[in-house]
Amino acid sequence: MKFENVEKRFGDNVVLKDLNFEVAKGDRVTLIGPSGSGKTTILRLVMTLEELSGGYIYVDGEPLTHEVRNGKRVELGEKAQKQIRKRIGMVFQQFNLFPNMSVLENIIEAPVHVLGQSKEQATARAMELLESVGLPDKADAHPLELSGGQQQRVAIARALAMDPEILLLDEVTSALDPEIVGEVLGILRHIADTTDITMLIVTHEMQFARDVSNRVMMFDGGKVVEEATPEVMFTNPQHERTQSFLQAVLGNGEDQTGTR
Ligand SMILES: Nc1ncnc2c1ncn2[C@@H]1O[C@H](COP(=O)(O)OP(=O)(O)OP(=O)(O)O)[C@@H](O)[C@H]1O
Repeated sequence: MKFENVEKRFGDNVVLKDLNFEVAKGDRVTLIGPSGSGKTTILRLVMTLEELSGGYIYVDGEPLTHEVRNGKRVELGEKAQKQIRKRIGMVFQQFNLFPNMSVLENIIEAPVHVLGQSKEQATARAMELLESVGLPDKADAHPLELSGGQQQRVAIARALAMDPEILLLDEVTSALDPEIVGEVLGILRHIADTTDITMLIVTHEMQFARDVSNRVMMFDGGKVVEEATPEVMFTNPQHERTQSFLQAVLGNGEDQTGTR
């Protein structure tokens, strides 16, 4: 995945400007930075939930939404966009399950309607995934009958049911009670350990970032101000903005990085 001269504005508010970076297959990249620095916007752009104001995002060398031919902007056809989009999965802070569908229906919806799997095939895979997230007996439950942690585990299973090449994780534990954060992060760690899915992660859980990612990018003012391995970023950040951000996040006396 490649970001080339990416710009995103909301009205006069320039959130991302001239953003350039590449994410190799299998990379696990954590985005950190102060509130409002555009981390969620980056994930939403990749998911095509937001439109680019300028520049390009490429997935496997293919433009996500449009290309420029002979100096003119040409939108990708709907079919081509769908082809790319179905390779990307996202898990949101607020779960975003369909409340009127059962857990099983939530998981098989896209495999059946987007990938064209048979209901039997999709159901068999969904049951495997429910097993792997520790919820084999909840297939017929409705999301609102489940705890937040259980709903988030269903959301993870739903994303995996599409066999995504890229998984976007947006503050997936922020809406959860502290005692169940660990179980959800444990499942994501397992996915990171056992698959080669490329991950873009926005999280305040620095220990999780340290365990799972191989790269950490610090955003500020719409740009990447520093990039490093988690070991370096959390122990020896170079940029003054990174230092003050990490001090604010980690300066509560608790060691979230496992470095002290
Ligand atoms: N739909 C929208 N309409 C207008 N402004 C928006 C919209 N979405 C995001 N913004 C603005 O874009 C900026 C970046 O927001 P974004 O949510 O990407 O930041 P963030 O780094 O993820 O912050 P946080 O850590 O608080 O989630 C903010 O100034 C926000 O107000």
